[in-house]
Amino acid sequence: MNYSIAINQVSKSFGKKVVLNQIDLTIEEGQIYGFIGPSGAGKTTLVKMIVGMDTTDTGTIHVLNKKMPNLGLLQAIGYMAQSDALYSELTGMENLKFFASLYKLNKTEIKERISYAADLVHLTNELNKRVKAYSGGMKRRLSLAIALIQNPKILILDEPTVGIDPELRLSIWNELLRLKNEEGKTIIVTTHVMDEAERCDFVAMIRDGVILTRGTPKELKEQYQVDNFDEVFLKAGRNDS
Ligand SMILES: Nc1ncnc2c1ncn2[C@@H]1O[C@H](COP(=O)(O)OP(=O)(O)OP(=O)(O)O)[C@@H](O)[C@H]1O
Repeated sequence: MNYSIAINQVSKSFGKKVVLNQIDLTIEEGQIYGFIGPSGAGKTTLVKMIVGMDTTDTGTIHVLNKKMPNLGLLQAIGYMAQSDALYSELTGMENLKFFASLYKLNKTEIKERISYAADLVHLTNELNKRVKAYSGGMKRRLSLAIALIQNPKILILDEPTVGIDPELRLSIWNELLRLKNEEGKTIIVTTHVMDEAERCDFVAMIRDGVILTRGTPKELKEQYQVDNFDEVFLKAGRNDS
């Protein structure tokens, strides 16, 4: 079977600390996959290796059947990091234009993509301001717009909705669902927000560098005999202690 993302026996340590321990995970095209787990569990480390920003110690990661890291996949993967990587002296528009220029897009596409992405995150009227004058939430929104700029097949979003108000959070999620349903995008989201985890097709609960459990939100609620996801999270943590 062809997977969008195939993670095979991946381990990673920093110094003596084992941060990920023999992770196996496959993600099919057109799925939204949520990574949840406590702070320090290893989610960001895993995500960075999927994007190709970091390398595994052992094991392999394939994205679109190509072994990572692979520079040829830059256009195919949109990544929103946990900390914003923006040019603060430039305006929002200049940031979007700069990142769009890194990809194979013609002038018309650049214009259309900037307009789409800025509109999605409700920044259209703020694009002429310098980023240093943006609030934390506005910077997150600009980072999300940048992750979408090249119309990537795969979106990897590390806590995309932190600092974003509930109304915009809902519209961003509606758009993620539309991107999945209508455009077949594959999306990975790390989150601490349990109602976001419920919107994913599959969820992997990561703790201490291992996947404690995985499945659809419904399966996990049944497995732990609870009716909301906060309780899944708490019980999964407890059962293993
Ligand atoms: N470059 C690094 N050097 C040393 N240790 C690191 C490095 N990057 C991450 N770590 C450590 O690896 C562990 C996992 O970190 P990671 O950022 O992957 O967790 P996380 O699950 O994403 O947490 P959070 O939910 O807080 O973002 C932590 O103990 C962290 O301190």
